This record gives sequence, structure tokens and C-alpha cells, in this order.
Amino acid sequence: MTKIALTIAGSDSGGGAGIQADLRTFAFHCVHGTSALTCVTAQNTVGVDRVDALPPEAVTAQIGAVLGDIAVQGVKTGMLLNAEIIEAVAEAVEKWKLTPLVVDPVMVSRTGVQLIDDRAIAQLKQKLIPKATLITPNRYEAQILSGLAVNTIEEMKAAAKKIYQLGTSGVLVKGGAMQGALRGTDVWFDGQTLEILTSEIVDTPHTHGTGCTLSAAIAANLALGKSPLPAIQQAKKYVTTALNYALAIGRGTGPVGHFFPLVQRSMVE
Ligand SMILES: Nc1ncnc2c1ncn2[C@@H]1O[C@H](COP(=O)(O)OP(=O)(O)O)[C@@H](O)[C@H]1O
Ligand SMILES: Cc1ncc(COP(=O)(O)O)c(N)n1
Repeated sequence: MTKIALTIAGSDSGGGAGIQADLRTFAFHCVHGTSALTCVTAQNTVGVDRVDALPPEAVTAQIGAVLGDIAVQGVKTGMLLNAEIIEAVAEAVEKWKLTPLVVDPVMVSRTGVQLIDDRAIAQLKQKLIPKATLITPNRYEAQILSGLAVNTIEEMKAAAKKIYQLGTSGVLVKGGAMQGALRGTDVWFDGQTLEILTSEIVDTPHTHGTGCTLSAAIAANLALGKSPLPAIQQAKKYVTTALNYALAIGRGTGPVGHFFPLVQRSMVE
């Protein structure tokens, strides 16, 4: 039977992150991708020039159109932008019993720039995170959600435990923005098991879309029937490969390569 996933996220015109990364990731996993757009960013490898939010009702309608007709086995949320959209998504999660639910709490870019306002952060904590199967904060998001500094592995563990108390069933603190040997080390906590996930460090400046790709791959693996920890381990391997085949396009931070190791040039030329 065809497995189906839903992404609720923003568009990245440069094609590296957001909905574009999510749908490619679902397709790589042979999972049919459905989507609900929250906002449209004018974005490239250098930066974000403009963000246009969709009305919350438009987000609700997209989710309703999908779920009213198509059963989905895995859901992820990405850039939700503002408190009203977060509220609409939380209501839809309740109404349609959207599970398993991966919440990528997109708040701060890899470069440390805050992407959503303080009211939206409060809504995320109160309304959406308690409904999540797992959430995937990066280093800076983990700092905001836990109120703790995150500079060492012990601090990553402490932050994961603190964030777990927000009511999510699992937390993956991602280490892409950690320094030195910790770069690429993630920490998983589900209330019982604390697991440190490591991979090779890929020495590339082209890391745009790593977080989106990881959470989409986890949602795809959950849709395929895996339980959370194996779903995360498999997803991490996928991201490491995608980083190894990252695309040096544009003048800035290029995107990870979702399909490139697999597509034979002869198939497309
Ligand atoms: N240079 C790297 N080498 C290996 N893994 C990396 C690297 N950068 C990021 N990752 C991994 O990519 C995933 C996404 O993490 P991160 O980049 O921190 O998220 P975000 O894009 O949300 O800031 C994590 O599993 C992280 O460990
Ligand atoms: C529309 C959109 N969504 C999410 C991100 C975060 O991207 P990353 O995966 O690099 O953290 C982004 N830059 N743009």
C-alpha cells in the first residue's frame, strides 16, 4: 500500500529548504508527499529577502482538503511563522488526529538569526509541542526552549531533558551548529532512553536544508512504520549522505543533495 506523508511548512524559492526539501525527501523514501503551505519566502543561498504569510484559514483549508480525502501515515511541521498559523495547525492536529507528528520548531536559522516572534514561540510551546511525537530543535532552538546554554554534550543532554517536560513524547537536540568534534552529534531523549547519535562530520559549507531534510526523513520513516529511534537513526544516515553530495550552487550556503548520489547522469542527459 502506498504510504503518504504531509508537510506543513513554508516555501523556499531557492529550492533548498522548506516544502521543496520535504517533498524531495518524501519522494526519496517512496512516500507520497502532500503539503500545506504556511508562508512563501523569497529566499536563495545568501538569505531571505521577504516572507509572505498565508492566512491561517488557508492553512486550515489545505490540511482539511488533504485529510478529508487522503489518509496520511506521517506528518511534519516546519516554518509556521506566526502565532495565528501555529494555533490553526494545533487545532487541525487535534481535529484530524494528526499522528505521528514530527515538529521541527523552526525559530532560529543555523546562523543564529531569529525567524519567528516571541508570541509565536510561546504558542509553539503551549499549543503544538505537547502534541508532538517528537520535536527536533537545533542548538539555538534548544537554548530558547530549555532556557539553558547549549555548548557541551552534557548541556545538550540537560536541554533535551528539560524540553521533554514541555509535554512532547520525544526530543532530538540537533548538533549541526555545535563546535568542533560535536558538530553533527545529536541527542535523543524520550523520557526513558537517552541516546547520543553520531555521524561522520561532513566538511561542507553547503548545509542549507539539513534540519528540514532530517525532520521530513523522520516523518517518512514513521509513515513507513518504523518506531521513533530507528526512524531517526535512518534519517540521520540519509542527511549525512545528502550533505556528502551537497550542491555548490549560488553564492552562499548551497542545499544538501537529496537524490544526486542515486540518479545516473545517463538517465537525465
Ligand atoms: N557538517 C555536518 N556533518 C554531519 N552532520 C551534520 C552536519 N551539519 C548538520 N548535521 C546534521 O544534520 C542534521 C540537522 O541538524 P542542524 O543542521 O543542527 O539543523 P538545522 O538545519 O535545523 O539548524 C542533524 O542530524 C545534524 O547532526
Ligand atoms: C521556508 C523555510 N523553512 C525552513 C528553513 C530552515 O532551513 P534549515 O533546514 O536549513 O534549518 C528555511 N530556511 N526556509
